[in-house]
Amino acid sequence: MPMLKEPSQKYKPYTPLNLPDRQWPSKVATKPPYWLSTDLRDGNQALANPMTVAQKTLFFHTLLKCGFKEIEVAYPAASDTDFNFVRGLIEQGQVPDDVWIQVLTPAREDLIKRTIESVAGCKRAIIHMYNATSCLFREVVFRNSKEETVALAAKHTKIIRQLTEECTAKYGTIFRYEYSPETFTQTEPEFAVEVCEAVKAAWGKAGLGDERIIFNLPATVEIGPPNHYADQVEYFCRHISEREKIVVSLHPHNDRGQGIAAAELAMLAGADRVEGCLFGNGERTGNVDLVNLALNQYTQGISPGLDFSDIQAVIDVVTQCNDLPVHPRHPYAGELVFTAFSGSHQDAIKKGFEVQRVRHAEAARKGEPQHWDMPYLPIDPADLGCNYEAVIRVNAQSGKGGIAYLVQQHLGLDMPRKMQIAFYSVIQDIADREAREMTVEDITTAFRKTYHYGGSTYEGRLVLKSFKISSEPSADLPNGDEAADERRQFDGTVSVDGVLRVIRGDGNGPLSALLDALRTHLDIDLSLREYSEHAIGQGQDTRAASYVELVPLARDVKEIRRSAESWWGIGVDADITGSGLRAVLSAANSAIGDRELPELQLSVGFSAKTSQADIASVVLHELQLELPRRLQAQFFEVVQRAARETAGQMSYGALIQLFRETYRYDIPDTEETFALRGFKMENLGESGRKELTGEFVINGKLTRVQGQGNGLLTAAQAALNAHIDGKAVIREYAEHSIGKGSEVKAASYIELAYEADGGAIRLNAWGIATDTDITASGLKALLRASGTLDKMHRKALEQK
Ligand SMILES: CC(=O)SCCNC(=O)CCNC(=O)[C@H](O)C(C)(C)COP(=O)(O)OP(=O)(O)OC[C@H]1O[C@@H](n2cnc3c(N)ncnc32)[C@H](O)[C@@H]1OP(=O)(O)O
Ligand SMILES: CC(C)C(=O)C(=O)O
Repeated sequence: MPMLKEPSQKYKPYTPLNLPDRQWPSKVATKPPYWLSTDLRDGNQALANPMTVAQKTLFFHTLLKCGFKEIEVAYPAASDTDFNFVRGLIEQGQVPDDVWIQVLTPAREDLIKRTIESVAGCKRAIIHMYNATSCLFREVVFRNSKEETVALAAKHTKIIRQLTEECTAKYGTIFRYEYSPETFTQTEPEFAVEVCEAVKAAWGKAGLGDERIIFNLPATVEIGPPNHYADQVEYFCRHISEREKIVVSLHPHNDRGQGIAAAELAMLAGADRVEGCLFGNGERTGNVDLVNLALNQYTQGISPGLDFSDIQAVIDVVTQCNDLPVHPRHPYAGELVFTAFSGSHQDAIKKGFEVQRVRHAEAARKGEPQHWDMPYLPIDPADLGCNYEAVIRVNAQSGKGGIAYLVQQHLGLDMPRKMQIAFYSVIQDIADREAREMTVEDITTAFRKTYHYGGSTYEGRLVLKSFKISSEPSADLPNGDEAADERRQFDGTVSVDGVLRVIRGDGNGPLSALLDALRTHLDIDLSLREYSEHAIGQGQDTRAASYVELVPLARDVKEIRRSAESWWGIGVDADITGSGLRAVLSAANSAIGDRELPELQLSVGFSAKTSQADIASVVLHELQLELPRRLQAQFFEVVQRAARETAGQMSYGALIQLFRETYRYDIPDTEETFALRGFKMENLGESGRKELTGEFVINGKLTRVQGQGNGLLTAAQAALNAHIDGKAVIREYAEHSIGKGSEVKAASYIELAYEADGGAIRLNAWGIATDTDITASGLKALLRASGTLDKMHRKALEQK
């Protein structure tokens, strides 16, 4: 059947009350009402499968946790389940002393008796009686006149008075009385007042405080707009006598979807109390939603006296007991209500959080309140135990702001604006292609893949293993040139397609030095266009995050600016230089794509073009040794001398052999004239100084040694100096680990400067050693360097 063209032929408009001097429109809410939850009665009676005792008990305790002090627990005369549930609560002492349990009964003597029996022995109880008072109900349901309707209510009120007094005498239960003129909103306003006056007179003992009688004015069916309900409530409040002895209560239903508005306006109109259900369960379209009402007040700065700080726990219990879901868009509680999918909302929320953070810090500093003022978010999700994760969700409707917000929340990275735009298009492509929502996981994974960020799974073809930045004046610049001081050298070990390579470069700063190294060794030609950084975390755990934008190698700033092509990179490190270098490699990885890179030529001989870094790369590749820069230089000279003798030809095998022999690397201790046999180290008091005692082979003889120093190596050095002719000092020391896990060992490099014969003999030598113990590897390197010096000294003496 189609909808009517003329609905007026079927539906009569509601006739509003004429209340021209209404006061409520200019009132403002300043305090919460008394709350009564009728979930266990009105909510329960509306369920296809009413709750079991176990479910009701769980629900009851959830209501207590939320802070309800008045709870309508049942219609006890309706069923044994309801009656026994109430008895159980009382007999098992589950009702706290400050909580009123309320029970509903119709105006029927047998059912009233059973109802009062159900609460006998309880500390505090409210007996709630109702009969419908509207014309329709009088005529159709009760077939009663107005007088008979009044008489029914008054008569049964008297019965309740008598039975409750008997019960108090016997069990000490404190009673209050609530009367509902059911269908109040459809009842003639003056008649509703008349019935309630009769009930008040029949009760005969309405007083102040807890002795007030409760008149509950239900919108049993919501048939009019909320302002009309407010008018009716204001009319009632103004016409009922002894207003101070009355609690005016509301019981809105939601048939027109205006239950919340009706309750809020009727509270302005003078009501003191609201009955409703959590998340709006109840007959037909439900009772007014108490969570919604309470949180509306909360967001106006009024403490509602109810606690929903773990709203999900409440939702879980309510949905489980009612077997009804909470709609995803339900105010405050739906799973989507703190979620923004659209780009402009996300952008505004992200900006809102940023600005608010600053504003709150300033307010905290001044000791002022930190007000919540956020675009699109009327309440702080955290106040309801929700985190911000759900706030921004990403699909094809989303923008850069939301995506950047999620990256910031989940990876702690605050991308610069232009990088946000670049990453946005990455996500847009995926979201469009896959036509689905992008989860946080999707976004963070895409971020890691795009920028080769976050551990070995996402590593690119170029990975920084170790580096040293030095600021020795560049050889290319004349001494005294100021620019010489500003130049930086990058020396690093980089894994290139899984092969470790030593690369070196020179620039105005560490990043340009690395770019130079990439250009020199790997033919990767890039220039830096943008750089920014920020700290992540606080205190000892602070790390640095750096962001770079690289463009194809450009001649000047203009060309850099104009470049249409660019690649972004991100690096995080404990050290700001490290994070910047990593960011450069991150962007360089994107720039090279799968282009072939020049390989380290392991089979080609030494040539004039071979550089220190190439030699160091071979040593690194073959022996996993990351030679310090000065040692690279020294060995390079050794190689050059040797290559001269072989007309520039030297195989890589010969190169490694030369290295082993030069530094006596990997040669067993037994063949050594200087070697470590054992050692012990002690701290000397609180000074931090160390004492080393040990057994060293010195000049081929096992010797007991002892020495002190600021560190272990200086103590060992002192111990050794006592047994050799001249004096050696440690000029440079470096160490690194080789391998991983249980296979890991330490590599140590020591350069000793030696002086003998009153300065007539001055020598330098490196010692290299590895050991599973870092201290032992340091001592062995020291003794190796000493052994080399000893030989050099003898040779020098022979030459004299
Ligand atoms: C708006 C509300 O939500 S009010 C609460 C509604 N909740 C419930 O009804 C749930 C519990 N109810 C029940 O279990 C049952 O209805 C009972 C036990 C109360 C009564 O059951 P029954 O005696 O079988 O009567 P029935 O359910 O048919 O109720 C209708 C009768 O009660 C009368 N009645 C309805 N409301 C009231 C009332 N508030 N006071 C007195 N009588 C009433 C009707 O006029 C009708 O009387 P009639 O049989 O003389 O015509
Ligand atoms: C019993 C009354 C208060 C009721 O539930 C209603 O009118 O909806």
